[in-house]
Amino acid sequence: MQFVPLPLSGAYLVELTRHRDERGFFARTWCAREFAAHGLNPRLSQTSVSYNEKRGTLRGMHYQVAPAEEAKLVTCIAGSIFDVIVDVREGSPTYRQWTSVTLQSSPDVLRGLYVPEGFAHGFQTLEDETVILYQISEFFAPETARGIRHDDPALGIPWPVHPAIVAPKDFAYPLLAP
Ligand SMILES: Cc1cn([C@H]2C[C@H](O)[C@@H](COP(=O)(O)OP(=O)(O)O[C@H]3O[C@@H](C)C(=O)[C@@H](O)[C@H]3O)O2)c(=O)[nH]c1=O
Repeated sequence: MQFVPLPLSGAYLVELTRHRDERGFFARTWCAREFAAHGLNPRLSQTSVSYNEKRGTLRGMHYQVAPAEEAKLVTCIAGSIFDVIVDVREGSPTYRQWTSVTLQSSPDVLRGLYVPEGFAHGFQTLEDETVILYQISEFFAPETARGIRHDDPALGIPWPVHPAIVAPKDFAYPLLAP
């Protein structure tokens, strides 16, 4: 695994090492020891998957607050996504800043986005039949789940596919406080 720091402190692109042979490849998608050695949260409480039928599907922007703040590794295991995190830690020097990466599943590239605690996360699919794997430090806690609007004009995130397919509940979130 290679840990490539992103512009927002604590966030990483995790390049998964592919062991190739004539059958294809094998790659470790989580390693508590390597995470701890690089200062990432090594706790793994749950693994979840989301299947997205259509290109343009947009989920987010979601995060969890204390006492169930979560860190997670987001990996695209089929298709591809435009993946975004926003720093929602009030008082952080990068509060309200966002960054994006493209995640994809191909024989040549396999990488994950490490989303630290205190960051909202969302993505838009760039292809039909896109599958996302989450490896999450905390258990799901609906009472501490929060969200912000993916289309907050103050953030101005350039979602690439129009129109986006968005669940009504994701339109109900507030704008991020100034
Ligand atoms: C997130 C989550 C949902 N659920 C349930 C609740 C609900 O009935 C159903 C669908 O949940 P949601 O609509 O919240 O799913 P979704 O909108 O895909 O939520 C996900 O969005 C992306 C952007 C993330 O970063 C994830 O951490 C997660 O928040 O699954 C769980 O059982 N465990 C979980 O960890």
